[in-house]
Amino acid sequence: MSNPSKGRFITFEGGEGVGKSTNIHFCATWLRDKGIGVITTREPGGTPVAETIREKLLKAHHEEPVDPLAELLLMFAARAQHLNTLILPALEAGTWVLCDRFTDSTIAYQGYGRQLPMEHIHNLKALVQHNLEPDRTFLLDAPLEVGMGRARARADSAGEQIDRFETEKLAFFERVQHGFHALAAAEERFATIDASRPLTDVQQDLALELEKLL
Ligand SMILES: Nc1ncnc2c1ncn2[C@@H]1O[C@H](COP(=O)(O)OP(=O)(O)OP(=O)(O)O)[C@@H](O)[C@H]1O
Ligand SMILES: Cc1cn([C@H]2C[C@H](O)[C@@H](COP(=O)(O)O)O2)c(=O)[nH]c1=O
Repeated sequence: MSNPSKGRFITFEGGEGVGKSTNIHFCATWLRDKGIGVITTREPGGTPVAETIREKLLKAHHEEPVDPLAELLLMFAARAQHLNTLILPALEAGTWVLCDRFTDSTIAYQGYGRQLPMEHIHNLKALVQHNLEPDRTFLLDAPLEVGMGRARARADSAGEQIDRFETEKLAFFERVQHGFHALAAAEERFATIDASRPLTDVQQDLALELEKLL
């Protein structure tokens, strides 16, 4: 299951509130203006069934803590559904897929953050993805306090509650961020973008990166 087609698979990664959703919309518009067929999607989620798994994963369960292994398995259950019913058919049809988080988030959050064995994650990754990898991954990188501050301000202005992951302690997010940095250093498909700058600067860099993929 390597990326079989003309459609490009681009993922957006990073911690909470760094600007993934905002910049996926920017990139989709930029590509559509060039006449390219694009869908935007997210993980966990992206299809009706996978979105029901997302709801369970993000909701705070005060009555019963979520077991970390169950969390990992649910991430990959949602991913199998998403990949097989939305991502792969779109790529096979030549559509570009822009995805808000993918397996790098599992490595960062469940591997580095929760400290689950990497071997489990790599086995599940092989089972679900075979050898499919994103063509390009944009790591939007900002100091934790910048991302968290933006996420909190967004939740306040929308009158939303923070989700179960956002209630984790600082040490958890430090491990997650370290995980993203380690992945970006190890894999050539990553482009790291300094997301602490004004949006216009971030988007100028993204446009330059997209240009290289045309
Ligand atoms: N470079 C930037 N400068 C200032 N504000 C920004 C920047 N990028 C995004 N924002 C704002 O920060 C908030 C969080 O952005 P966004 O929702 O895109 O982040 P996200 O990474 O998708 O967040 P999450 O992981 O929590 O879903 C939004 O209110 C957005 O408008
Ligand atoms: C794909 C994926 C996601 N997560 C976590 C990371 C975030 O806290 C939430 C998703 O919400 P957001 O709106 O994208 O911030 O889920 C994870 O722990 N593992 C994963 O594989």
